[in-house]
This record gives sequence, C-alpha cells and structure tokens, in this order.
Amino acid sequence: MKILEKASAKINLSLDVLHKRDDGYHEVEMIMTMVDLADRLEIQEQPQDKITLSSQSGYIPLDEKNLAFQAAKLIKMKYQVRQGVHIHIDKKIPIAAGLAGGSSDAAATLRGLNRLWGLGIPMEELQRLGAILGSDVPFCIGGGTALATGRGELLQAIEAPPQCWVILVKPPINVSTSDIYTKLNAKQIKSHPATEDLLAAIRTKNLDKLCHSMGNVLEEVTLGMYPVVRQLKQCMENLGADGVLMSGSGPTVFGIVSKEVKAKRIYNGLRGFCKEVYAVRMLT
Ligand SMILES: C[C@@](CO)(OP(=O)(O)O)[C@H](O)COP(=O)(O)OP(=O)(O)OC[C@H]1O[C@@H](n2ccc(N)nc2=O)[C@H](O)[C@@H]1O
Ligand SMILES: Nc1ncnc2c1ncn2[C@@H]1O[C@H](COP(=O)(O)OP(=O)(O)O)[C@@H](O)[C@H]1O
Repeated sequence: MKILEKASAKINLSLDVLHKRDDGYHEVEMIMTMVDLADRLEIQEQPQDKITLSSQSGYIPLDEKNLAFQAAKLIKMKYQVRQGVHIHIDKKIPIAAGLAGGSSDAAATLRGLNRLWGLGIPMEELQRLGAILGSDVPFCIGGGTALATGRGELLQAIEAPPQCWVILVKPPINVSTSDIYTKLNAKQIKSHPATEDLLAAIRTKNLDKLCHSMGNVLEEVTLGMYPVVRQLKQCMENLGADGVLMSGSGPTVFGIVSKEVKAKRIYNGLRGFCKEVYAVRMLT
C-alpha cells in the first residue's frame, strides 16, 4: 500500500519571546499559519524491516539526520511496529529557511504511518510524539492557524486569516535556528509584536490591521547577522507589499497582499534579485 501526504510550509505572522527558560529553550508566543507551498511524501511498505528514504533534492540528508526518518523511527519504536517503510520526499520547501520544511516532513510522516499501519493514534498523542522531534512539529501535524506558546508546542487553534497572497523570498544563505536563539538576548528585546492586535485582526478578518500588527523579535538578530535579509525586506516594501516580515528564524522574508495582480508584480520584481521566490495563497 502507498500513502500520500502533503507537508505544507508554515509562516510566523508573529513571533514573540517572553524569556529564556532553565532548559535552554525560549518561552514563545507565536501566531502560525500554513501557506500553499508543500513537499509531497510517498510512504510505502517494504518487505525488509528498515526505514529508507529517497528524494529528488540533493540537499537533504537521507539517513538518521532526516526528520522524516526520525519520525518513522520514533513511531515504530513507540508502537512496536516490525514492518519496514520507504519514504520518498518530493522536496519543494526551501531548506533551513524558517518555513519548517523538515518539521512538516516529520509531521506528514507521523500522520502517514498512523494511517499506513492503522495505529489509530489520536491527533493530541501524535502531537505529543511530534514535540519530541522539534518545537514546530506539533503545529505542522494539525496545520491550520494557531497561537503557539511554551516552546511552540502548546497550541490553541484560531480562525484562519482573511484570504490573501503571500510572496516568499529566500536569499541564498542557510540560517541555523539554534544560532539565532543563542544570539538573542531575551532581556533586551527592543520591541515586542502586538499579538493581541494581530489576534483581533484575524478574528475580524481585517487584512490591513493584520499587516500592521505583525512582528518577529528574531528579526533583530538575523537582520544584524545577514544584511541581505534587511535588503530583501526593504525591496518587498518598495515593491508595494502591504505587510512584510521575516518568517521564524529566517532567512525567508514574506510579503502579504490581497490582489493577485500585485502579487505577480512583486514576484516578478523580486525574481531580478533572487532565485528562490514564490507567490502562493495563504491556506485558509
Ligand atoms: C524559530 C521557529 C519559529 O516557528 O521556526 P524556524 O525558524 O526553525 O522555522 C521555531 O521556534 C523553531 O522550531 P524547531 O525548528 O522545531 O526547533 P527545535 O528543533 O525545537 O529547536 C532548535 C533549537 O532552537 C532553539 N529553540 C527552539 C525553540 C524555542 N522555543 N526556543 C529555543 O531556544 C533551541 O536552541 C533548539 O536547540
Ligand atoms: N526532511 C527534511 N527537510 C529539510 N531539512 C531537513 C529535513 N530533515 C532534516 N533536515 C535538516 O534540518 C535543518 C533545518 O531544515 P528545515 O526544517 O528546512 O529548517 P527551518 O525549520 O528553518 O525551515 C537542515 O539543516 C536540514 O539539513
């Protein structure tokens, strides 16, 4: 049997850090949502009791380092499954981009293997398993739009934002999430995002207010280290995006617009600067 799973990219409409915890993680408050840019996973039984991976992308590990491999290993171990599986990842989400590509592949693997092996694991339990693999994995399991707290694994589902276009641009650099969090001084954050205003904007489907309430405290660190990210933000603003923000720890910058024609204009404008540009719908 072959199972197909879609692993969508996420963006952070807001990312606030409240403090650094004793376990080394940061206590966050984030509003996350999915966009229509996705990897596709084919999950298939194989006769031998082992986990194997393949991908058309030459840029992701195909061994234990891959988060999809780790997800398969975890679920096999927890539920004592003695069957093998082959996972093919059709990679479309840029890597180490702040778009949770690896986390979403891990989430899709957990969902897919739950189906393939008929394990009947409820969503909340899958999310608890996901949290072992990474802070973003629980959100990627359920998708939708959520307010995430704790280290990102505590989720409260909220309404979808109003319909809009999202233009994503990723400069040709890879950013390590761990590096960015290490360099952040949680006690000296200059400006915190207006999370309450953003929640209200989403609730009332007010796209203009949404665009003006977005914020990400990790920008301070990433923009300081990589000036190209600041330049791309400026460029996206100059091209007329209604709201512009860096996603997660970066380096992807996204712009929000309501009209397709404007999305296309910004997309074309950015293609002159960067190879990795996407114009996609927000998944509502
Ligand atoms: C920043 C965010 C925002 O959505 O996304 P990305 O930029 O990675 O997409 C996430 O919090 C990333 O989640 P994820 O990529 O799953 O991170 P994890 O594997 O759990 O952690 C990677 C490293 O980041 C740091 N980390 C992560 C989450 C958190 N709340 N506090 C932290 O300090 C820790 O140093 C950890 O070792
Ligand atoms: N399935 C996967 N897809 C992408 N990257 C992966 C995957 N598994 C492991 N990784 C590794 O995880 C790191 C972060 O990748 P990714 O999840 O794309 O970052 P981000 O969460 O910042 O978008 C990369 O160094 C990459 O090598």
